[in-house]
Amino acid sequence: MIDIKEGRIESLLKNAVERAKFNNEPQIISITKQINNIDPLHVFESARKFSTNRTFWTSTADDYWLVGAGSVHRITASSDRFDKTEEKWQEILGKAIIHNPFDVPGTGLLAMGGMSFDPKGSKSALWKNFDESSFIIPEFLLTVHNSSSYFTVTVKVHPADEPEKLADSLREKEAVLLSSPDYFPQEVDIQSTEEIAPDEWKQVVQRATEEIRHSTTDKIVLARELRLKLSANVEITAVLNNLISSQPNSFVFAFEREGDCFVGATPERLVKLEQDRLLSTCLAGTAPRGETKAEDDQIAETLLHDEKNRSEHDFVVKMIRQAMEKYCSDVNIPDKPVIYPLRNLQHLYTPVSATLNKDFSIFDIVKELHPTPALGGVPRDTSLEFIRKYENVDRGWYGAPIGWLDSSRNGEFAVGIRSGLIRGNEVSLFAGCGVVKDSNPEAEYEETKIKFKPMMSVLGG
Ligand SMILES: C=C(O[C@H]1C=CC=C(C(=O)O)[C@@H]1O)C(=O)O
Ligand SMILES: [Mg+2]
Repeated sequence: MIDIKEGRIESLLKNAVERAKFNNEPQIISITKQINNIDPLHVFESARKFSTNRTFWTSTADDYWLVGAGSVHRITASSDRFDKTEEKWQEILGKAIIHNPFDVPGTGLLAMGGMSFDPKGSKSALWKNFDESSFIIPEFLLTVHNSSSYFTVTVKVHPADEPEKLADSLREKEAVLLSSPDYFPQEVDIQSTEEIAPDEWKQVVQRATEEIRHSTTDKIVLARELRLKLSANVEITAVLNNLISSQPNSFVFAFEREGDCFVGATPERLVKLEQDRLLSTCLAGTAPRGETKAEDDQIAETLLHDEKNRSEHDFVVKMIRQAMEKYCSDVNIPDKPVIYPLRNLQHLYTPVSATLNKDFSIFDIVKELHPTPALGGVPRDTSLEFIRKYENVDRGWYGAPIGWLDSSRNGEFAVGIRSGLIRGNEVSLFAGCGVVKDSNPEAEYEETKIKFKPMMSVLGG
């Protein structure tokens, strides 16, 4: 263990307590150190002993991992959620003591969380633990970047706290987290599967195509739900482990709220910010993978030139380009998409890079982009109206921005698709598809069926 100097934590905590006394209010302090490498999944599993609000985040194409456990502070908001969250985050940053000698994205004081797809959408009890917007500052944070591991402890100290006692209790929890769990969970079996109203859903797709032909709406993304019951409570760590090994080019994530967990492997980056360097992704238009290399190449070639899929994709590119031009300089977007291969399907993909202007934050971009036409439609307002009126799914956090941000203008948000909500032994999976004027309900139904596969297969289906 590469520890920080003996007594150093106590002295940092002591300073924080002094400041809490002086201001007569709680003081947030975060302390980061480098540690020996440890399996992030082990940390996530160990965190179960004291936290029902864990976060897991990795990009399977990069060596980048975040695990958050416990909650020092939760930033929630409903109306005006992007601006309010940004405002509250800035207020916290302005007052916090951050002891972080490392210039590594995702170390130090961090907020991780997400939001719902549409605060005005239909609500059921399903997502009751997931606020319209909810970001947690974790008590303990593991960051793995380029094969180095960092550990951040964040505490809210109060004027009456005793630094030595605090340090002891933090060390105890740290020991629990950083020791490997005695048992690594295994997947359980699916007992029953229930597709929610597939025939009605196809009728809604049909209705959407008619709406598109007869109005100024060009694209509407429609989602449906699949409910599973398992033989025992789902082991989140096992699900994550399977997603990591089976889903290349994806963000594997888990956002837990009071034990309920939103889990998935999404290929869709919304925005990545490293100081001013911004990346985004246009991902829409879908085909299955082939059985052989030749068949796969043939399907890819057809997808690249397929008019219906290209129109689904081009709506996304157009909208993201407009958004980037508003907030960024050096916007770079290729003219034509390429193929983005996943295990079960392939997408049309156009990468976006830009430089974010100094006056704007990652939340400005998230606010501008969400929902892109890959999840909402074109125009945004009329497509959302259609979804609210006809879709009949409580999307919750499905299809919405999920991610993290740190205190040094770094952060990343993905769109929460290829995902499901796990509540004990019950799972709700969600999948959607972009409906355009020449969509065929049966084909869209089949497309959503493939989109359920990544989650189905890791749940034992
Ligand atoms: C809405 C989903 O996918 C979107 C992202 C990529 C391709 C899509 C499509 O081709 O329809 C969708 O727009 C989903 O997976 O639930
Ligand atoms: Mg599609």
